[in-house]
Amino acid sequence: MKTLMPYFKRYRVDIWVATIAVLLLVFATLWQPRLLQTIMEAIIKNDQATVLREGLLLLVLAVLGIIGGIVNTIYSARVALGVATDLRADLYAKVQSLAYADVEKFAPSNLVVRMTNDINQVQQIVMAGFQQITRIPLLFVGALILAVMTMPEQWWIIVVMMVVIILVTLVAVRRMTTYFAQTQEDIEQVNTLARENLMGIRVVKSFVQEKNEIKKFSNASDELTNVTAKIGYWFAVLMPAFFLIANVAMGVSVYIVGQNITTHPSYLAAITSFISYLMQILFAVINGGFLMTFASRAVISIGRINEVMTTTPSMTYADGPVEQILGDIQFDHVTFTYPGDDQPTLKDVTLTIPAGSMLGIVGATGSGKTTLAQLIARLYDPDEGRVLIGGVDVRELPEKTLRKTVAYVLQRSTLFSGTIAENLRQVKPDAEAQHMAWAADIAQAAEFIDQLPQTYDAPVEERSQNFSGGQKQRLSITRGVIANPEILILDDATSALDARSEKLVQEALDRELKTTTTIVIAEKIASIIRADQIIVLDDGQIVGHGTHHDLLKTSTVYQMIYQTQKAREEGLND
Ligand SMILES: Nc1ncnc2c1ncn2[C@@H]1O[C@H](COP(=O)(O)OP(=O)(O)OP(=O)(O)O)[C@@H](O)[C@H]1O
Repeated sequence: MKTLMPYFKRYRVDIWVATIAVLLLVFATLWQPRLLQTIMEAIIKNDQATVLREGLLLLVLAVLGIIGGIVNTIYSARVALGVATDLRADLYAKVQSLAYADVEKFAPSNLVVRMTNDINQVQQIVMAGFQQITRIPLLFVGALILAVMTMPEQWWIIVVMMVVIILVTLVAVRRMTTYFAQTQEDIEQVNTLARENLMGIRVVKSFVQEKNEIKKFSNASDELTNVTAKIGYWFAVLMPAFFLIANVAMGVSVYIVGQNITTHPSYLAAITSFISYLMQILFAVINGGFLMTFASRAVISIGRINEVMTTTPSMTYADGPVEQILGDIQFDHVTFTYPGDDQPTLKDVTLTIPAGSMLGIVGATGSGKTTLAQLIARLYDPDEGRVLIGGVDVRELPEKTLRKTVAYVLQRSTLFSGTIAENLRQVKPDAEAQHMAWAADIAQAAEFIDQLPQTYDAPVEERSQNFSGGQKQRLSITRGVIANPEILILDDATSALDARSEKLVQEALDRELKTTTTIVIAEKIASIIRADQIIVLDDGQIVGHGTHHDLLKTSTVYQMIYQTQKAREEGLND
């Protein structure tokens, strides 16, 4: 609740209107049986004038009640929608402020459920809350007092009915709370499976894995259905149970009145009013039960939202203006272990990369090449040692300075849905046509962008599926170079390019980004052969260092990689 309080403040006026409307509704609801009783007494006494007067009043009250109900629903919905929208925006902003490692720890699909399903739960409870939170206790207490006032000798029927109903409700709520928690977990599981399957649909299809995937998905989906069905069963049993209890209570009171009707004829009018109040008490309890189950579900959701909101980003940035810094990089005895791993992925790496030079990184899969690059972009911080850019520890650089200085192009490039121009403007907001053309020329992307009917305004669909692997990589390189960064990291970023295009990209980079420090991670030695220095990584350590020619003499690992690739190429040429 503490989490939601600040959000309610913004909707003070709407909350007041909703509350006043509910008071009107409660007043009208409680007064109607009283009026009905007066009318019935007047009918018995054949007092037409009273029947007419009180009948009109009853009509007015009914209309007021309806107006109160409608206004309350509209304003409760306004508060609920507003709170949910604001909370979603803040949660999204919070997720953006988290470090890469924090997002990985939560898992992206889990965060998606929190931003959608959990926020919906909050919206529902806020809506139900403003409709019911004042209505239930007022109706309950009001109807109870008026029922006792109407037939004081039958107070015990109400007490017995209440005790039984409350006991049944408590048992149901306890069971359902466990099922609600389970539902959230199952929704997450279904989401994760659906996301993985759809993102990897090509792999699924090419390995004819549809049946396995369907089985995995239906298992998770069945689990969710089972839990949801259990909640449904409880609701299905609860309603008839409540009505059975109320009907028994009414039956008993009618029986007692029937026994005494000859001595107390006024009981005939009173019993209708009494039964109405009994029903109002019952509805107050039923709604209270619903509100409690909703609330127990929402409490779990609020807890999950709060968990994200109160996460302190594991990485903070120094304050300060955006600065122009040099692109020289230093690794000073850097050791790094992934969160949760017990073995370091990088071990005591020391390396100097002068500004404007090119570094090539080779090594077996899993040797730590990407990890090393990620430390330059400060996606993670080292456990020991320092990474310096322009002589400054990256931990002391303002985020904007770092992002402006380092451009990181990945093998599996992520382009955002929108247009090509919008993707490029994410990196350089003031990018004009000539800047885009310049960058696209370097990345050898201009040739296909110019063929598109809308050129740079061509749409990029979700997951950029309207472009081929090679086109996606070229667009990513375009985005990487457009702001002319001091440091450019190409992490296997040309793997989908043919040899000719890759060579043209390399030549353009040398020609156009002369002062940029370029770090190229590549499987193929041909991609880094011209680098000023090359490092060979093995199990997180630098096991070879020098130019291509140095390494051919000094590094057995490098020689092996080179010979294998050469033999493969010769084999292909034969
Ligand atoms: N987010 C992560 N959490 C835990 N371990 C990770 C994570 N990312 C990578 N690793 C592990 O760290 C090691 C190095 O991974 P890294 O991606 O740096 O290797 P790489 O040399 O770039 O491999 P490749 O050539 O296959 O891309 C691997 O053993 C990998 O399993």
